[in-house]
Amino acid sequence: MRVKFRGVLQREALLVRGPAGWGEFCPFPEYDDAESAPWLASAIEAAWHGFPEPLRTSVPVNATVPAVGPDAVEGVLSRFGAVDAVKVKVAEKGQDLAADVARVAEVRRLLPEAGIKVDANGGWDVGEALAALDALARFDLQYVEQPVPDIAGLRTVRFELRRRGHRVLVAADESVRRQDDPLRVAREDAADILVIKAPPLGGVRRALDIIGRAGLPAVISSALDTSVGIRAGVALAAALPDLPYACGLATVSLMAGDVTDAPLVPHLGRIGVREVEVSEEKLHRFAAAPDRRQWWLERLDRAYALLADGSRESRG
Ligand SMILES: O=C(O)CCC(=O)C1=CC=C[C@@H](O)[C@@H]1C(=O)O
Ligand SMILES: [Mg+2]
Repeated sequence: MRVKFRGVLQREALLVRGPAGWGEFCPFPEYDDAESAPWLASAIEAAWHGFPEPLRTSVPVNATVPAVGPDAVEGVLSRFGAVDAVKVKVAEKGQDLAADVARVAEVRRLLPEAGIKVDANGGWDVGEALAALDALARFDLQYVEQPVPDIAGLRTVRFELRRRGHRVLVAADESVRRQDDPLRVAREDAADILVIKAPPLGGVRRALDIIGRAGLPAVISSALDTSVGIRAGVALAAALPDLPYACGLATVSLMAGDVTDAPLVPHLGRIGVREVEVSEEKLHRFAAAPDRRQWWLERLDRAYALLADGSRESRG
């Protein structure tokens, strides 16, 4: 990474090659095997089955601003080129509301017309979320992503924001992708928008099915993957009948390296739907140390065993 994101400066991924192309298996290192298994299903879909037919040739994307100080905002934004939507990280551990307000204010100053959303990654409680959204209201936010960690809290924040007359919508991210039941948020009326990442939901087709059943607008976002994984997110966004918001798929711009000579980065706020050519030279240059490679291969084996058990069970 060029700057810290999710508290990390280094991202690891395992790439697999199959008859349909490359797939990416990149659950975050702290995820256990059960949580990692759908990420492998997503990699297998990409590499063995390919993607459903796209309904558009490119998808709109937002710039993503990590929890940096206001002085660093312009530099971060410059890596995304011209965009008309920005997602700003807020509620970072060890920072206060004043830091969030200063960061969002700087984005608004630089891009007076942009659609701005904030992502708290569940870092607030209900009272903190409402206080923060009162303070951020003057920046005319589109939506707040995962203001609080739990579904009941999301619902309370959503209803209270409306009662206070705020226009900002509530989006659920972790409450969809880290829940046993990704449809609970929709059933409980706890969000206006779903933020959807293909890998934790088991791939593009499964994500399309969940979005269809949820009946809420979806924003497709990255898992901080290389261009190979981003390709799956682009395929998902391109296959959705409705795509009302810019997607969080421009995160390769936050990275110092990639596995292709032609990264899936935005041009004029959009990423084109196209295949990703993996560079052997880059694979070699960014190859993990032997002990990390072994750790990932063992993780792959365990995730695969869980998927195989699951499909044996569902066949009865
Ligand atoms: O949505 C975006 O603009 C970029 C992607 C992004 O923010 C994330 C990617 C991967 C892990 C997450 O912590 C984070 C998110 O919470 O949405
Ligand atoms: Mg999020």
